Amino acid sequence: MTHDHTKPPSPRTVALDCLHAGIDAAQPREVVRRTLSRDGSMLTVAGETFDLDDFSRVVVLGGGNAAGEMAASLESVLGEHLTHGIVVTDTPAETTRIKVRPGDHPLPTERNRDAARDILDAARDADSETLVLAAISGGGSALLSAPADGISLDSFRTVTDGLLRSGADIHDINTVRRALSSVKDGGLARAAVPARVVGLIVSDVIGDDPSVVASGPTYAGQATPENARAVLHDFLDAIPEDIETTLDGRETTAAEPDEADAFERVTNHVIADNWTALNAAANQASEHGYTPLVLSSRIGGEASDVGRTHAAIGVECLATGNPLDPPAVLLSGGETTVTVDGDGVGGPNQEFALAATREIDRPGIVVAGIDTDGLDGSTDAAGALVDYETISPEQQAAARAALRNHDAYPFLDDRNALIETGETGTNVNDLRAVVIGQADDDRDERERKRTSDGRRWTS
Ligand SMILES: O=C(O)[C@H](O)CO
Repeated sequence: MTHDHTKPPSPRTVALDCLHAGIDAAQPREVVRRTLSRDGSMLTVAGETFDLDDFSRVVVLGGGNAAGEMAASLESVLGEHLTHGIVVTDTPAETTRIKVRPGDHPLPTERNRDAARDILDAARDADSETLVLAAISGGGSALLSAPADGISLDSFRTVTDGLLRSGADIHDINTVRRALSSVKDGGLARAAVPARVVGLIVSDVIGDDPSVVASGPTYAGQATPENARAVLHDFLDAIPEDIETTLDGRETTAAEPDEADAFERVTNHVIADNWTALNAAANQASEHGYTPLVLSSRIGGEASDVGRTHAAIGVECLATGNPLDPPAVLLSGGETTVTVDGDGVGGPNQEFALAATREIDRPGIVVAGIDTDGLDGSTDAAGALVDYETISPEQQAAARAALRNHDAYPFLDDRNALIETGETGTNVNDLRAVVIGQADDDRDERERKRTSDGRRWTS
């Protein structure tokens, strides 16, 4: 990125640079480089140290959007100590010893299921002298799909699709997925026992709960049929019979006492999360001469509400200098949802941006949001970037209709407002930037007065 340093870059440039900096910092190669190192046979993993000579085999298993790139990076760190591995991902990567199996996202497919079964078989093959490094990332719930005995892939897919469209958040969705799968809820680690298992987690969930990221393949015992049933009844009109029957027939899938002992040889490390992207974006903003403020990494809720709120805070900054004097960049992360009805095309970050246009009542503000995996909703766009120019006053009614019909993609595409990154090979949740350019000297006098008793207004 080269810029003319005589004047600060435009809000548009700053927004895009911040978002790209966030994605770059969360790239698995970067993350593995920062958190894993090897000196001879001594491997350090996020503070834990292993002598690889103590193990007869070192195996990499896992799944998720970032699992391919994680596998490639682990291969180069482990060198000749690596025995073999299998991961499943929708973002292929070049590897030599680890098989990277192609899979689909966000819905489970036959090839996902077949890869998950092979990964479970490889885990069962491990013994007490095996070190299993589990590469786990967002997207893993769909990619590592091994429905539990008695549940068909079709039913698992139907329920996943229904929940994804229902507005349920990822904690609720994965409460169901954990209870219906033999690889989730610690299933991968359980299969590898008595091996030493180290979960390396790139988190795309708010709060980084390891039982929620990819539904916790290496994190034991959070699933209960009661909780799963409650979510299904809350969000779906109909539940496939084989799923009802399987849940009814189960007491609980939580770890048995002897399993709890086995999990003593399992540790989990979150090696990247939403803050990885937020911090990099904030640094990028500072480098451009804009003051950064991270609002929160935990913002969820309906995407269009979040879009309007973010834009309103940006307008406040420009109008009154609160909570920050421009030039400034407000950043946030987390994961918004869309309660879909109809068959429009779009995604949460596109709805976030489109709804923001309703509040942007003046030039100088850019609002942008992306899913860091590069695929927002079920579209090929990462998200969208909007400003005052994106929608003319005459187009407001059409914009409202696009929002109402959850059809943001074509509307934003027609206005060149989509951000396209392609699949990024990582996933640390959503990243949003509200960029507020330098305030004009002729800022509205009435608004100055309105804030004249505020603590931040000094002119
Ligand atoms: O795969 C999943 O479950 C989601 O991406 C959250 O990690």
